[in-house]
Parts: sequence; structure tokens; C-alpha cells
Amino acid sequence: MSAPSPAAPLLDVQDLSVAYGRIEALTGVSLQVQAGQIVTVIGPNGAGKSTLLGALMGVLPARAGQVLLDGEAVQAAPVAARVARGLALVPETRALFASMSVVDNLRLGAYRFRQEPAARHREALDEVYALFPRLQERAQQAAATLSGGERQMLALGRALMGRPRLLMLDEPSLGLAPLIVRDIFRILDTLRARGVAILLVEQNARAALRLADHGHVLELGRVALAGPAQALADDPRIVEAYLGAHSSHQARLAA
Ligand SMILES: Nc1ncnc2c1ncn2[C@@H]1O[C@H](COP(=O)(O)OP(=O)(O)OP(=O)(O)O)[C@@H](O)[C@H]1O
Repeated sequence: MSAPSPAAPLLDVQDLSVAYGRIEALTGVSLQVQAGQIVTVIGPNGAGKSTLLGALMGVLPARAGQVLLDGEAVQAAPVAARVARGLALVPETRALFASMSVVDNLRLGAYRFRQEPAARHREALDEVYALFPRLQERAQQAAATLSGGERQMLALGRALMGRPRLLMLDEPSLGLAPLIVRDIFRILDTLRARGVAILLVEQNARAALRLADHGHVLELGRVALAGPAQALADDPRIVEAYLGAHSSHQARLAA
């Protein structure tokens, strides 16, 4: 992994606005991710978190603003060009090929390296299996037969087969038991230590802020608060709205 450039962050989002027809889902969103950092975006349902990731990946057009990768504007670039520059997205739906085996789903993640020798593919697969031994045990099983936690591992493993520099995750904890969430977040920590930058969209604010270096609170398509993750976790407004046992969003989530 190359050293972080002091001049340009890996990802620099400047005043990004995205709309669905006349509905503006994101308004003037700015954030940065440096190499080797975990940055989280938390916020309630409908705040625009998935829209943000879709726009960064290039599946949704930006209405205004800039997306810079290593200082270079990519907001008009197609998805494939962003993938080639090291972006990967694990969508909320996981988007697995249900009838295909675990190992074939993983191989698809390395599609952009299809010209590389088989030995390199084996190496990449072994790296994923070392992180997720469960996937190796179930290599020949159809993805449809996996548990929710295993599906999330497979979605993450498939993204890693593309050797991303910036991994974007849309609510990886969704629907998973706390122990599985802990395992997944521990792996994100390991990936950061290996130099992979992560943009983590989460409704599980507590777990996300514990893991991340920086955080952004998205509300109604705007960044309402941003700062070091620890400072946000200690901010009474965040505690009240997102972290307290009886916080308004927690209460809404539990309803
Ligand atoms: N395809 C679409 N067409 C019209 N409006 C949309 C579309 N997708 C999302 N929206 C609207 O854009 C806003 C942001 O949605 P988005 O899915 O990005 O929020 P989110 O923070 O990811 O929510 P959640 O946590 O529920 O996934 C919402 O008001 C939503 O209704």
C-alpha cells in the first residue's frame, strides 16, 4: 500500500448534491477519507447514506459538487473506471449470486484481474479464506444456503478479491446478531491495519463510532455534525439522538 499523500486525500467529496428527480436526497455533502482510515457516516433511515455511496461508486449521477480520488475529479467517470482506481462497494443487499457457489462468487470479485496468472488468484482467495475460514469450509455451497452473517462475510470477501484501496460498506451490521457484528467489525479493523481505507455507512452508531477514526452524522441529506469519532461518541447531542438507551432514533429503530 502506498504512503498517504499529504497533498491529496484518497477520497475528497466536495459539496456533493444528488437528486431523484425533484427530490434532493443529498445537499452539499463534504467529507474526506485518508489512506488507512475508517470514516463512518451515521444517520437515521432515509438520511441519504445509501445515496451517498451510490453517487461515490458512480451508479447515481451527482447533481452538483465534486468527487476526487487522489486529487483527481471522477464524478463524471463510469463505475468501471472507479473500480479500476480502487473503489469497491458492499451494498446493503449484499448482491450475491444466490445459485452460485461461495468460491464462484469470490472469483467474480477478481474479474478485473482476469488476465493475471491462476497462482495470483489462488493467493487472493487464500487471503480471503484466512480472514473468513467459514467461507473456505463452505466454498462449494450455494450462496443462497448461507446464514446472514456468512452472506455478509461473502459480500465483504468478494469485494476484497478486487483488492480495493477504499472499501465502502452499506450497513454491514444490518440484521446480524451482535457477536457476528463484532467479528465483522474486527475484520474491518484488521483491514485498516493493512492500509485499506474504509467508508462505513451504519445505523449502528455505537459500534461504528467505536471503530472509526472520523464520523459524519447525516440528517435529511446534509452533514449535521462531523469530527473525530471519539468526540462524536462523547457529544451529548449524539448520545441523546443515537447512543442513549432511550434515544429517539434507537426508539424508532426498536419500534
Ligand atoms: N430511487 C429513488 N427514487 C426516489 N427517491 C429515492 C430513491 N432512493 C432513495 N430515495 C429517497 O432518497 C432519500 C435518501 O434515501 P437513502 O436510501 O439514501 O437513505 P439511507 O440513509 O440510506 O436510508 P436507510 O438507512 O433506510 O437505508 C430518502 O428520502 C429516499 O426516500
